[in-house]
Amino acid sequence: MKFTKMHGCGNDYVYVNLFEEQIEDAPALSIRVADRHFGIGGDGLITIGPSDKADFRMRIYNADGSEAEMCGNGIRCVAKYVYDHHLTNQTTIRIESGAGVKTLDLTVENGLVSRVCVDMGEPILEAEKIPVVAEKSPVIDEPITAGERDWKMTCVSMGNPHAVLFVDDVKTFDLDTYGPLFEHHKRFPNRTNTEFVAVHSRKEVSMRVWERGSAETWACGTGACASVVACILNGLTEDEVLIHLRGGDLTIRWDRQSNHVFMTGPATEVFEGEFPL
Ligand SMILES: N[C@@H](CCC[C@H](N)C(=O)O)C(=O)O
Repeated sequence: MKFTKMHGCGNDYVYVNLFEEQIEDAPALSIRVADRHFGIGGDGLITIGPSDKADFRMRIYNADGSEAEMCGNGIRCVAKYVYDHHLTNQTTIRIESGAGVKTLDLTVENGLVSRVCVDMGEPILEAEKIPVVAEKSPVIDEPITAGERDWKMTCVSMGNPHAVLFVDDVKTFDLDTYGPLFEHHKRFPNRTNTEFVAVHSRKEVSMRVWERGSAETWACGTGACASVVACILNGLTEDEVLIHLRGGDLTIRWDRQSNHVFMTGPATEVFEGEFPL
């Protein structure tokens, strides 16, 4: 099977072009290819194929084989893949995901895509749609206990579930201890992605993420969007924020007129190869 290894801010996936390749069991394949010792190495698997609703369709599988609805860093890489590999010559494209059809604007430099702006759509704040078990909806600055510690969380779905917690310092934060406790907390029936965010100013924050199904990743696009929405809902930042992730920076803007969140950032191809099925 031919594959392409790509990343957005260090959030790396194995990409397979379903116009050329066939996959029988994508969840099992994701577990195999994601393995950083015995596989290709990555945070999971993303397939690129035809769509009857948009120009292309992507599907995202986490490192544990679970299928997610959406991947913000992944969708930018899919856009780069289809343009750079001549599956389209359009610089505005529409990609179907499990969270609906997204529109993407591509920046092309020297014939290759360097940056992508994605219209990520409207954030979902209703507790039961995220889903999160809560007494009040929306869930903004609501108490939760995890690891014998009391926290305040804000919950947002960008098509996939996110819990956002504010911390003083992301670098020293004990993500390996607390990340799994939130992912498997009984208040998240579909598990959750969890973002730990430090606010530096009204325009700049840092975030580390524990992803559902993939543990710590170096960036999460949907998580960055959810984090900025949470910052704004808590009155901590303006509507456009530069967010520093472990593997790079994203600019997130919540356009309050349309209620859509826009994510802008890089997409990078690392190498191509063949993997025995
Ligand atoms: N890294 C992604 C999100 C991937 C899916 C997530 N782990 C989930 O299960 O919802 C991103 O960039 O958004």
